Amino acid sequence: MQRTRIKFCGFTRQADIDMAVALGVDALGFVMWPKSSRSVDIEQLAGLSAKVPAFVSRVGLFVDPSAEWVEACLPHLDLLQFHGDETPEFCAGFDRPWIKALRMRDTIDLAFEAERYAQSQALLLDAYRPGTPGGTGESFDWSRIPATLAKPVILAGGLTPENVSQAVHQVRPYAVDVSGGIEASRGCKDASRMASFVRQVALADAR
Ligand SMILES: O=C(O)c1ccccc1N[C@@H]1O[C@H](COP(=O)(O)O)[C@@H](O)[C@H]1O
Repeated sequence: MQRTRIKFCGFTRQADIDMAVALGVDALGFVMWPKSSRSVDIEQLAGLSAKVPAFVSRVGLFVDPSAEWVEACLPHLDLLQFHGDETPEFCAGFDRPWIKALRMRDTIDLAFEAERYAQSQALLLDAYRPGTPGGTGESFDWSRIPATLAKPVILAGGLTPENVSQAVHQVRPYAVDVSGGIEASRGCKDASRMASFVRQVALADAR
């Protein structure tokens, strides 16, 4: 049996981070894509990430960034998450481990993508909505995920305390990633939904 890792994404407030850490969440995501209403600037990133304790990963989320922007954020991050059309060469060009987010459009060939992004630590699978790079709050048909893939799967897209137990039971991903499903409003987390999400993942793991 393997414990399903949990990443909560889109933090903008210290109190929400404190709660996530207390709940035992494995990774905290900071949206470094300025067009998102959940984004933080580099001063906020520095302040928030400095208080994250040991053994909790600080993940920076990027959408087709410049190399200079990633480099500027790097001192405050443990892992990079790329959500745009970044090439494998670009993703691998920084001194950090990284994961590649893939949106589940009808034509996607996951075996091919797993080979293409072989240097990634994992593939994050998200719902596809044309013109939006992610964070839509929408889920996709989990049965489209092959039972075996060359890279660990991080399941994302429309996960909530209400559906995550079924998602974990069905997909058995390496990790789950959630943003909107644990929010009270855009960028502000809901403490009871965070706690409920963590509980539901643990229950699914024990099933
Ligand atoms: O959250 C954002 O604003 C965002 C913007 C651009 C790309 C990805 C974004 N979020 C990530 O999308 C998935 C799914 O989010 P949700 O749970 O459906 O709201 C997740 O990895 C977020 O971190």
